[in-house]
Amino acid sequence: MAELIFFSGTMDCGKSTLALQMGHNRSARGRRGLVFTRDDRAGRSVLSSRLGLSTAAVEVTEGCDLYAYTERALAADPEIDYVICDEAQFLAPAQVEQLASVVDELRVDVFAFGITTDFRTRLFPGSRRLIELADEIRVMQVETLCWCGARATHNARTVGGEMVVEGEQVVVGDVAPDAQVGYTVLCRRHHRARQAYGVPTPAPAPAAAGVPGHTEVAADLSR
Ligand SMILES: Nc1ncnc2c1ncn2[C@@H]1O[C@H](COP(=O)(O)OP(=O)(O)O)[C@@H](O)[C@H]1O
Ligand SMILES: Cc1cn([C@H]2C[C@H](O)[C@@H](COP(=O)(O)O)O2)c(=O)[nH]c1=O
Repeated sequence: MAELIFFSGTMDCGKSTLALQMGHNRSARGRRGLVFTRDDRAGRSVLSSRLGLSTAAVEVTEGCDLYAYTERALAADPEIDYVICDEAQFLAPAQVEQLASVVDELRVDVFAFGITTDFRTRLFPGSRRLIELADEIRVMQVETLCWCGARATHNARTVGGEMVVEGEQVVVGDVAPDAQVGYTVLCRRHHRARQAYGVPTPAPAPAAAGVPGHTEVAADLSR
């Protein structure tokens, strides 16, 4: 049975990389699908990962009907059996409903990737609708870390290096503290404290003699 799955996590946790991998693994087995995105950092009509990979994608615009688009694509190529949608937080709620119709009426799997909350810790409307409608929500496995070492659960925006909690919900950008408008990921405690930067906890002391530490194990394996 086709499913609508929402893969979510903070910025920079590997969502686009996973989207590319899922597309690659399917197309390597001759399966055919559509790739949608909206406002990727790298530009229009591209789905890009910070690891350097990218693929062509259909740019979703404000009035784009994702159900009608998929239905037309299926008429031309009945083998299409999956849809990947990156930056799904930017979809309008109606477009998420169209993706649910793609699953239920066209029986095509939809894999949506996106952040849930904005720099103010508020849900994006598209993510809210995905949480409401998805068959499954998968929290990304690769953890991002706050500067303190705790798991990062929230996204923060910096303007001129200062953390802000007011402004437009959508400003396309990257995790870059030096950018005029940039982002960073934080644990809830430091998001609430508005501390985008701090002194990281020192790394644990080296392992006691006779107990191999990380570096020593790596050295052993290379012999
Ligand atoms: N130089 C690097 N070496 C290894 N991994 C990297 C490197 N640069 C980025 N990454 C990985 O890529 C992830 C970001 O991938 P990306 O798919 O662009 O994230 P997202 O779409 O969630 O914002 C980082 O969390 C990190 O795991
Ligand atoms: C928190 C937050 C993010 N954005 C933008 C910034 C990026 O362009 C994307 C997230 O991309 P990623 O692949 O997950 O890194 O969203 C925004 O517009 N508003 C925000 O509050």
